[in-house]
Amino acid sequence: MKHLLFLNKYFYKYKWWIVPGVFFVIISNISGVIPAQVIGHAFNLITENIEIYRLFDGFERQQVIYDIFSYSLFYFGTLVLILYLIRGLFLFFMRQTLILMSRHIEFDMKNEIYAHYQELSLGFYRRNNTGDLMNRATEDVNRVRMYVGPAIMYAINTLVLFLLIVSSMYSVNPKLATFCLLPLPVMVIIIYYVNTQINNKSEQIQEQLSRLSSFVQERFSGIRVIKSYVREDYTRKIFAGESDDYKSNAMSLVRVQALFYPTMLLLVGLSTILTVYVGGEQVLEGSITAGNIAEFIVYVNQLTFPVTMLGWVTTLIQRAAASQKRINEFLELQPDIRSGNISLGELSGNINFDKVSFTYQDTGIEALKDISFDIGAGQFVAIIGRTGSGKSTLANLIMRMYDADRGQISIDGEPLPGINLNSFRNQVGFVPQEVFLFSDNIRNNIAFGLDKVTDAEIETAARNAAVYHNIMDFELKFDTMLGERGITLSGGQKQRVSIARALIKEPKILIFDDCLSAVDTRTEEEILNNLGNVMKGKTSILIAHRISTIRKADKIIVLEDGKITEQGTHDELIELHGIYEEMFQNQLLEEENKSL
Ligand SMILES: Nc1ncnc2c1ncn2[C@@H]1O[C@H](COP(=O)(O)OP(=O)(O)OP(=O)(O)O)[C@@H](O)[C@H]1O
Repeated sequence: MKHLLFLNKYFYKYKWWIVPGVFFVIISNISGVIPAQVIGHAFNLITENIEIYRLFDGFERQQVIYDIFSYSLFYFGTLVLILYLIRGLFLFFMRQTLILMSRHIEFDMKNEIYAHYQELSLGFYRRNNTGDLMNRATEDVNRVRMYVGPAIMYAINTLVLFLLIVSSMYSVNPKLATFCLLPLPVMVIIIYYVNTQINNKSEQIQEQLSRLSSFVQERFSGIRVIKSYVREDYTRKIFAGESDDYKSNAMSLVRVQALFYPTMLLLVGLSTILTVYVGGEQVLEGSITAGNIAEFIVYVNQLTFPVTMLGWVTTLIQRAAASQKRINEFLELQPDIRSGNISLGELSGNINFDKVSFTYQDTGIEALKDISFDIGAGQFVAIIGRTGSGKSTLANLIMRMYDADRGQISIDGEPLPGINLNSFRNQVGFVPQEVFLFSDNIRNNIAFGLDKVTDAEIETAARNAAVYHNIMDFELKFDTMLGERGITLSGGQKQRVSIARALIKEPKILIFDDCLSAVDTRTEEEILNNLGNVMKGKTSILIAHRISTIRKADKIIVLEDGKITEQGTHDELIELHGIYEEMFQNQLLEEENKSL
């Protein structure tokens, strides 16, 4: 329950919603309790006046008594109506304050969680799956909202109503009040028990539902594979099996719910019978009037709903506490990567690795071992190596997606951890190996890294990335939508749009992480030529597999199993007769074989 203390800051922020809210609850309940007393009076009026009316049977005054009698009943009726209208009005205000407050808190929480998620580093996203992140920001927040809104509202409502009704009951007749309230504790226990059952079953159903939706989502994303392997029947059977489990659980929930309400009505009926029986005895003794019995019956009925709510409220609070615990787990996490304070201004583009080592925490794989190299401002440097040799890791360390475990990376002579992260990343153009394009149009995808961009700039970036003509072939040109709602680009086109996104920033350092792999050699040549112009005097780092891509580099770094084995120009490395030369010979052979 202590996890819910986190919400106190919000309650404090919205105190001016809570105070009037509680006031409205009190007023609405007072106007809900008084009608019971009015009904009691009206009942007494009927029983007493009927006697008098009969006494005047055959006299002219009987009509006058009838008129007074009907006028009084009309008066009581109008009073009850007005009181219920006031109750309705204040119930409206109550919801307008307390439930609205819960929506404000929900909004604030979602923003706080989203902003915090964005601050957390890449490692966090590797450790936790997206579904879990989304659940905590949506489903869990929703459960907490049910606590800050409905649960609190109904709890206050029940408490106020209970106090008002119980004090009214005891002020009329303590014995009758005690008998009337006798079934209540039983009712609370049953409600709590049944609610826990309902809650557990609902949780199971919810879990099954999310399993079912993930199943459907995954199968539809992979529909191509399913169709090509003719596995439609097989997947349909799995789906039917999962759906069947869901159906049986849902049905068992309906059974519990179906039993719940009749039981409640039985207990309310029991309370009413007790009221009439014990009340009747009291009337005979002369300690209460018949009107009081009517008043008590209204009270008992008024208490039923709030008491039923009590069980529900308890479940809501338990659920909210569990959800808030999950939310807090992430909110309490501190980002591994924190920005430094040094602002370098415009970068020159010198990069230095000094005995850098890096191990992935989750797998324990040492991806880089004691790496040292220098990249001078304005140099074109290539990194090559077998798959898994640590090339992407190296690029990620330059981008400061992770921090080195040992050694030091410096940019323009300043250790990277001390540098202001935003100003640094703003000057680096990074094209990751796994291209990611947003479900938006091509224009916005290219312009993503900048706040203001002109059409001319977008066009130039697209031309430099050699994707301009492809885009112009689409009917909607740069307005063509990508992603689920739009067209599907080919692998090579995606890579080039992603390159255009980096180039438009006019970066001082450009990093291409194997992002020309799906591009044919002629287009690759075109992009490299364009890069030569765009990146003149600026630092470019190109991670590649094909030696033809990097031959002209000022420096080539060869990585092998996380270590630098060779570095130098193409010619120097060929002279070494090492791994690089071996790779070069192999690739030449492949080319020759292809041309045969
Ligand atoms: N996020 C990660 N968590 C754990 N281990 C990782 C992670 N990313 C990479 N590795 C491991 O680190 C090593 C280096 O991977 P890296 O991606 O840097 O290689 P690479 O040279 O870029 O490979 P490729 O050419 O196939 O892209 C590999 O053994 C890989 O399994």
